[in-house]
Amino acid sequence: MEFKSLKFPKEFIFGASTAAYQIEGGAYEDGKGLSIWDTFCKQPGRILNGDTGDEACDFYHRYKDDIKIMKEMGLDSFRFSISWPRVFPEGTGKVNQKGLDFYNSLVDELRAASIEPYLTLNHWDMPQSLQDQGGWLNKDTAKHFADYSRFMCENLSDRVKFWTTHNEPHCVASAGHVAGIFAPGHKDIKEGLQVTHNLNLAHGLAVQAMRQSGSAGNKYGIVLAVFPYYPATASIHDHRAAQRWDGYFSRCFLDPIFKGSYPEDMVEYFGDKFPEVTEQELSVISEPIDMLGINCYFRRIIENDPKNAFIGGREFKPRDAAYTQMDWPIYPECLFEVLSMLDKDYDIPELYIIENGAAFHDEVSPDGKVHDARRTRYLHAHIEQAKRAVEQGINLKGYFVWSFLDNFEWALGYSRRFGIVYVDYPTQKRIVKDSGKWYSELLRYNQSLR
Ligand SMILES: OC[C@@H]1[C@@H](O)[C@H](O)[C@@H](O)c2nc(CNc3ccccc3)cn21
Repeated sequence: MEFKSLKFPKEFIFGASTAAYQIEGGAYEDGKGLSIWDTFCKQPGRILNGDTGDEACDFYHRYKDDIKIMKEMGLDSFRFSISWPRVFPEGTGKVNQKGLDFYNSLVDELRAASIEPYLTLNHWDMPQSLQDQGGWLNKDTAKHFADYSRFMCENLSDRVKFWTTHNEPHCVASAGHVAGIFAPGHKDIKEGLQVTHNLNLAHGLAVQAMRQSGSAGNKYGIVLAVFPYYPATASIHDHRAAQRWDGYFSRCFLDPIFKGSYPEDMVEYFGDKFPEVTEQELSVISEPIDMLGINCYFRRIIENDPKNAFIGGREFKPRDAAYTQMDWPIYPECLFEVLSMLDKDYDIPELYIIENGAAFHDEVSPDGKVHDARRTRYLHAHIEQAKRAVEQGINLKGYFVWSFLDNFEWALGYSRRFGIVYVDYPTQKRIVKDSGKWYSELLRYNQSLR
């Protein structure tokens, strides 16, 4: 496929993203402690088909072969997360040396393959033992997270330069503590808002801790899901609903981190459910960061819905749009619009698209290949929007596709495939999909211009 319209600056990096609980497996192996997702998956009815991350893609054992695929594909960078309980089985205290050995080896193998590691410290799999002490509702957990982050930085930052604290903290707070569809499965608005604040605090404490101990030149940041929010109609009620969704899901993280204060409209809207916040805590949360990772897959069209007790709205699904298997509307301009908003409204040194991709029903054809043309079209259209942002002078430094491998899709188990590499779970065989081959050609084209 012609790539001239997808020519990027030579320092622009292309990667692929994953997360520990979704790919590693080895959930009970080599001294790893329980995570809240290990526990959650065992609760009947929580996960479609009763799926768990017990084995997942068996990346814990197969990472060397997977890195060979990454190298053949030409990835510049690989984003992964650390399973906190694999290194600290109790969340604090005694280190599981085999857990640390795994991540040291993973990083060594990536660097040997000239692939830049891009690390996330919390992609939702909190140690169960800390959950037993209140989890993110307990502010002590923020301190434990900072200690864990410092430790990982001390051990890996000679080879890992990109460090992000949380992946999508809003998901932990809202899906995990308000909607109850993610671990730990709580349903309490006030709790969800307190967790929102405590996650922001944990982020700031971790950045401060890593900055004290990490190598010079490290870049610290966070990964947030940021979408364009549209009102379903011109009605003021839908406009206000869309503003509330943007207010909570985006600005209750962006504003304290980059502006040192929570959005006033959100503090007002949530009233006495909003947590107590001190100036000292806001000072910690707004510890300057070097980069912001963005997860953006689609735009969210919101209509007013007073029955939604949390945020007073619901997603509207226009009939004239095309949808992925997640029932997410396909709207490639979402990347350009989000990047433009961030560039206009915030002072962010560097931006990375850390997750963008699509789930479609994939199957292995009789020729043994996976002809996922829809995913290739999705990636092409969205990467074009990333290019558009770069051409506008927005400081976008990289694009990572979600995901490198088909993997465990949280409450939907293995029913959704996002990978550019197909995983046949019964055999753990990998098949590079047509979209993976296309992505590789794109990377090779850009590398040839460097
Ligand atoms: O669902 C695909 C991925 C998921 O596997 C990753 O672990 C997670 O980081 C992730 N975030 C999004 C986008 N976030 C989102 C938030 C609210 C509603 C819908 C999507 C998609 N994904």
